Amino acid sequence: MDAALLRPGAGRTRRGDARERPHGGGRPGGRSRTGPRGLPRGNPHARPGDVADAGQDRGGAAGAAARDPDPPGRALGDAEGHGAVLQEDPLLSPEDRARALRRRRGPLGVRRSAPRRRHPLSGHRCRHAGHHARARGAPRREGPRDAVGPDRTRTDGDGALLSRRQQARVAVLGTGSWGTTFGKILADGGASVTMWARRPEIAAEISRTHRNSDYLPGITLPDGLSATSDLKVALAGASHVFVAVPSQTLRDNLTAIRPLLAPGATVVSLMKGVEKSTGLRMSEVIIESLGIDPGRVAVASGPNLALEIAREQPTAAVISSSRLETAQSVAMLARNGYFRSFVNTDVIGTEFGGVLKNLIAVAIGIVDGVGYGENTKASIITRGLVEMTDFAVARGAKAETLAGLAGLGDLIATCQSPLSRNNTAGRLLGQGYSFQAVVKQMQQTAEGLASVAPVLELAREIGVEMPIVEQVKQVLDGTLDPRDIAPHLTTDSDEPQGERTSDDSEETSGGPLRRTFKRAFDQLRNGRRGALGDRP
Ligand SMILES: NC(=O)C1=CN([C@@H]2O[C@H](COP(=O)(O)OP(=O)(O)OC[C@H]3O[C@@H](n4cnc5c(N)ncnc54)[C@H](O)[C@@H]3O)[C@@H](O)[C@H]2O)C=CC1
Ligand SMILES: O=C(CO)COP(=O)(O)O
Repeated sequence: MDAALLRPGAGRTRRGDARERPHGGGRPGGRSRTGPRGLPRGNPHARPGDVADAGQDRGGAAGAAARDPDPPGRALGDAEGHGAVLQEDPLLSPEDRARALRRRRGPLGVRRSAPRRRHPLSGHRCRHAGHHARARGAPRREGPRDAVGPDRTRTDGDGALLSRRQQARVAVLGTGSWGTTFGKILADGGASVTMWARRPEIAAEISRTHRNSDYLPGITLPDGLSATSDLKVALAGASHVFVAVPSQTLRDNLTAIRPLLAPGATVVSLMKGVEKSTGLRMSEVIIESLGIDPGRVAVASGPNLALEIAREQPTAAVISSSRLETAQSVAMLARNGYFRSFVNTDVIGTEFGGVLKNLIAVAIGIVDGVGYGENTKASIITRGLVEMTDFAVARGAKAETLAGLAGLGDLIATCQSPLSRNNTAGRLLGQGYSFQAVVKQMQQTAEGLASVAPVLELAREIGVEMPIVEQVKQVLDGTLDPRDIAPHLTTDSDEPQGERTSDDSEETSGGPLRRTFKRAFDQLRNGRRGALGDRP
C-alpha cells in the first residue's frame, strides 16, 4: 500500500481502545484487499472522472477491449420466428426490416424458435425480438423493438399520441456510465437517440464502433444510438432531453443548453445529487436555469446500477414529474425488454431518495472497509432509511416514495454492490485513505461526497437529525475514526430512544414536536427553497 495515501491518525475523535488495531488496508482476519496499483479492491470501474466534481476526464480505455468478454459482431444467431414476426410487421420500414433480419441471423446462421416471455417486472407479455448479442447460456429475452409492440402507442410531453411510425427523437447529454446506459435503454425501447459527449473522441467511438469502452467495456450499443460532441446537433428536434452530467456541473451545462432546447421539449434529470452552493435538487436547478414550467421536467431514479442494466439484467425505475402525463411519456420511452419504468408525481421524494441513499452507501462502504459485518451494515441501512424518510418527508416528500424503488430499492442496490462508486469511496475511507486520496483515486462520479454538506445544511434548516450522515461528514473531514461510526445513534444521549424518530420517541424526548415547530418556522424563513417545490 502506498503509505502516502494513508490518513494521518491525528485529530480524530476515538472511543475505546481500538486505536491499536491494524488499520488502513489491514482488515480483521488479515485478508488483504489491495489490488493493482496498491489500491484496495472494490470498484471494478477503471474509468475517467473525478469523484467530487467529475470535472476531469482521465484515460481508462486501455485494456478494455482485451477485457471484453463479448466482443462486437458476435451476435448469436436468431430465430426464424422473429424474422417472420418482423416481416409481418406493417410498421417497420423495408430498411428496418432488412436490418433487423440481418442482425437476427447469427454468424453461423443459427436459427432458434421465438418463445414468448413474461417480463419479470410486470404482468405484460412481450414478444421476443432479441436482436442483441447475449451472453452464452444467458436466458433469452424479448427484443427492444418488439417490447414496444406494433400496436403500442406513446404520448409525447403534451400528451399527444406517438405511434412507432413517429419514432421519438431524443437526446441524452453526458456519455459517462449512466448517460450511455440510459441512451441504450431508450434506443432499445425504439427511440432514435443522439448522445452528447463533451469529448469528441468518445462521441466518435460511440458512433463508429457502438462502444464506449471507457465507461461500459464489453457492451455493444444499439443501432438506434449515435453520438456527437456538438450540443446543437444533439438537441435539434429532440422531444425529450435526458441529462446525466455530474450534479455540480449541471448549472453551467444548462447555460449552453437553454438557447438550443426545442420548444416544448421535456427535460429529464438522471442525476442523484444536490447543488452544493444552493442545496437545490437537480430538477429545481433545471427549472430555475432553463426558466421552464415544472410540468416539463421529470426525474428518473431507482436501483439502477449502470453496468448491470447495460448487460440487460431486468431492472425497474421510477419516473416522476409534477405533471403525470410528462412522467408517463418519459416512462413509455424508458421501457424495453429488460427495463420497466413506474411513474409518480412525488418529485421531491423520488429525487431525495436518490441523493440520500448515496450518503448511506458511503457509510456502508466505510464500515465495510473497516471490516465490520452484516449486523453493522443492516443497522446502518435500517437507521439510514429512517433518516432518509424523516428528511425527505420534512422537505415535502411522501413517505411511501422512500419505501419504494427510489428509496429503499436504491438503498439496497447501492449499499450491497461493489459497482456503486459511493460505496467504493466509503470503503476506501474505511480502509484508512484520506478524503483527498479517495477523490484522487476514484475514477467516476460519486455524488454522495459532494452532497453531504448541503444535505446536512438542509437538515439543520428543517430540524431533522441525521446522525449517520453527520458521522459520514466527520469521517470525510478526518475528525472521526471510521471505526467509530455508530449506527444506533439518534443522539449522543444515553436515554433509550424510540426506533421511529417521528412517533414513539415523542414521549422520551419531545423532539418531534419541537422539530415540527422549528420546521414550520424554518420553512417560512427559507421561502426561496420552498417556493420552487414541486409537491405532488
Ligand atoms: N452510474 C450509475 O450507475 C448511475 C448514475 N446516476 C447518476 O448519473 C449522474 C452521472 O453519473 P455517471 O454517468 O455515472 O458518471 P460518470 O462519472 O460515469 O460520467 C460522468 C460524465 O460526465 C462528463 N463530465 C464531467 N465533467 C463534465 C462537465 N463539466 N460538463 C459536462 N460533462 C461532464 C464526463 O466526461 C462523463 O462523460 C450522477 O448524478 C449519478 O449519481 C444515476 C443512476 C445510476
Ligand atoms: O445510483 C446508482 C444506483 O442506483 C449508482 O450508484 P453510485 O453512483 O454509487 O455508483
